[in-house]
Amino acid sequence: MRSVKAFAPATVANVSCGFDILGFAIDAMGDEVEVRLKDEPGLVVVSIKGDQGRLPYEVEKNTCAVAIQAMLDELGQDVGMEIYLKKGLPLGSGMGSSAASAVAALVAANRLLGEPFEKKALLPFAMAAEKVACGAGHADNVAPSLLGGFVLIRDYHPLDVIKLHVPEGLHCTLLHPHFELKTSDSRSVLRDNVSLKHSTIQSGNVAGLIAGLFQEDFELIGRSLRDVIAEPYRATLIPGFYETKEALKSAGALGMGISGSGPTMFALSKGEEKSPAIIQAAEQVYEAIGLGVDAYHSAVNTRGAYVIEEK
Ligand SMILES: Nc1ncnc2c1ncn2[C@@H]1O[C@H](COP(=O)(O)OP(=O)(O)O)[C@@H](O)[C@H]1O
Ligand SMILES: N[C@@H](CCOP(=O)(O)O)C(=O)O
Repeated sequence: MRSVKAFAPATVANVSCGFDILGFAIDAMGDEVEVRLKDEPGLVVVSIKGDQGRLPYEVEKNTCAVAIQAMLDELGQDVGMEIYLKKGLPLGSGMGSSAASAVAALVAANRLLGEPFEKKALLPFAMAAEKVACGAGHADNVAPSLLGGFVLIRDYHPLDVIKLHVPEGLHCTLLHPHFELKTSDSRSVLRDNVSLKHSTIQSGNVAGLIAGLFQEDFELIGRSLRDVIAEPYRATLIPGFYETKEALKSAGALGMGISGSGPTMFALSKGEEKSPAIIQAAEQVYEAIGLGVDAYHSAVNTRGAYVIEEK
């Protein structure tokens, strides 16, 4: 039986100012998916490890199967495949867990089929899986997980995805307080309308962040991590958010924000030297609140998803 195993990295979506349009991949962790061809048509999720028994096996619900099914539908083929998922990412954390599964599954299945799609062309299938996971087919986790680096979704209709420059030495620290926040729930607190004033502030910061990346201007990157659209509503769902923001700035972070829809927070720094102080500052805040916090730090992953093994 032929099989391919692929890895897809965790991601930080939004990057504060770029709600649904910006994201980057990190090296620290990700999901692994093995896909095996089988004789009979149809998809089956055979095993899921690392999820404490919480993820669905139904092919209409698991993002691995939803993504592969969307790809097979586009090809008009009814190929039989078995799916084996190893979760490396905590669920409902804001690190693109549902996206990493979908992307790893697609990269593996695409290779099994002889790569009928180039990498970027897999995106709509991964977005279909995100729609099932959280009700919105946003691409700011799946695009960086697939392609690596910093990615801009300039438009969704039609999809226009642009890889951005990643300055050497840009480092990310992730702080994950011990509770879950479903993306669907933290999308439901957002408002449908944005004022002209806020639209001006937000677009200035998106432009500033992108200019900062290309100019390798770390200070500009840091001061562009400002979000007046989602953060004010979502911060209320994350105890200690504003205290953490203050503490991380004092610890030397260039800037920080909510990773994806939270509760994980990300901080950017120049080099990894500041990471231990950033982690310590967050731990102090959460110790006072009485919540545990897991910390990870990583360079920006520029490779994206890849095949680990084929047999
Ligand atoms: N393979 C998968 N990995 C993670 N979540 C999945 C997967 N398949 C389906 N889901 C569903 O997606 C939802 C989690 O997605 P989401 O809230 O966006 O979390 P995250 O930010 O961690 O991706 C849950 O309802 C979960 O059951
Ligand atoms: N743009 C989305 C990103 C969700 O990221 P996740 O890692 O929390 O799934 C949003 O802000 O809702």
